Amino acid sequence: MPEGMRGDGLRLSYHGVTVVEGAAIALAAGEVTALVGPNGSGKSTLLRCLARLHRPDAGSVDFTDGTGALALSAKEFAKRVTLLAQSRPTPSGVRVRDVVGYGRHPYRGRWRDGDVNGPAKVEWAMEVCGVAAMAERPVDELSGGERQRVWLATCLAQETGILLLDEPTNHLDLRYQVEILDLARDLADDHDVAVGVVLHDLNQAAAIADRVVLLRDGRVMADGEPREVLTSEHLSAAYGIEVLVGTDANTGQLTTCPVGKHSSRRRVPA
Ligand SMILES: Nc1ncnc2c1ncn2[C@@H]1O[C@H](COP(=O)(O)OP(=O)(O)OP(=O)(O)O)[C@@H](O)[C@H]1O
Repeated sequence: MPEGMRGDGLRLSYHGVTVVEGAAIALAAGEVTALVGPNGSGKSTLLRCLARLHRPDAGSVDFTDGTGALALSAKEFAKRVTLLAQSRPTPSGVRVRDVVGYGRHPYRGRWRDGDVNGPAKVEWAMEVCGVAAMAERPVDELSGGERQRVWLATCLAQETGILLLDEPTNHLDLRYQVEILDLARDLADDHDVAVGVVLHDLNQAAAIADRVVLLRDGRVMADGEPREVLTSEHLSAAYGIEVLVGTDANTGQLTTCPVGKHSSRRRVPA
C-alpha cells in the first residue's frame, strides 16, 4: 500500500538549545515535497527527525496508516523510510556493488539470507543511478558526484515507500542534477513514493515539487503549492534579500532571481 508520513508539533534541539519549534510537515504518497529555507533554518534537522535520526523533544511522527514511526523496530522502519544524508563516511576498499547491497539490510535474515529479490534490486538501483559500469570499483576511489550517485542507489535498493533526500544534487554536474531530480519525480509518479527533499536551488524546487515547505529560524513560514509559497514576499522575508519571482518564457516554469548589488549590470536591455 502506498504510504506517506507526517510530523506534527515537532520541537527539535541540540544540547538543550531548540532549533526547530512547532513544525508540522506532511509527505504524501506520490508527491514530492521540497524543504527550502536559509542556512541553519532547520531543514536537515527536520528531515533527520523524520528519518528517526534525531529524537524530538515534543511532537509526533506517524505513517499515514496510523503507525507511530518512533515505536517501530529499526528493521521495520528501514523497510519504510530511507534517507540520503548530506555526508556519509566512505568505507575504504568496498566495491560499489557491495555498498549498494547495504540497502538490502532490512530484508536479510541473521545469516544474510532470505533476500531473493536483493540481487536484482541492487542491479536495478545501480542502473538507474548510472553507476552500473563502476560496480566492481572501490567506492573510495570515485569522485564526489559518483559517490553521491552510489549512495542514492543504496537508498533505492532499500525499496522504501518514503525517500528522504538531503541536498541530493550536491557535488553533481548539471546532467546528474537534472537526472536525480527527474528520478525523484518518476519514483513519486510511477511508484507512489513519498519524496521529501531538501533543496537550496529554489528553481529546482519549483520544477519538481508538488508542495514546498519554507522554513525560517526553525519555524515553518509557509507550506503549500510552489506558486503559493515561492512568492517574492515570502522569499525576500526569509532570505533577507530581494528575490524576484517570474515565469520562464521558454518553459513556463516559475523562476526565482535573487537581486544582488551587481544584478542590474547583468540585466539584458529590453
Ligand atoms: N550537531 C549539532 N550540534 C549543535 N547544533 C547543531 C548541530 N547540527 C545543527 N545544529 C544547529 O541547528 C540549527 C539547524 O541546523 P540544520 O542543519 O538543520 O539547518 P539547515 O537548514 O539544514 O542548514 P543548511 O542549509 O546550512 O544545511 C542551526 O542553527 C545549526 O547550527
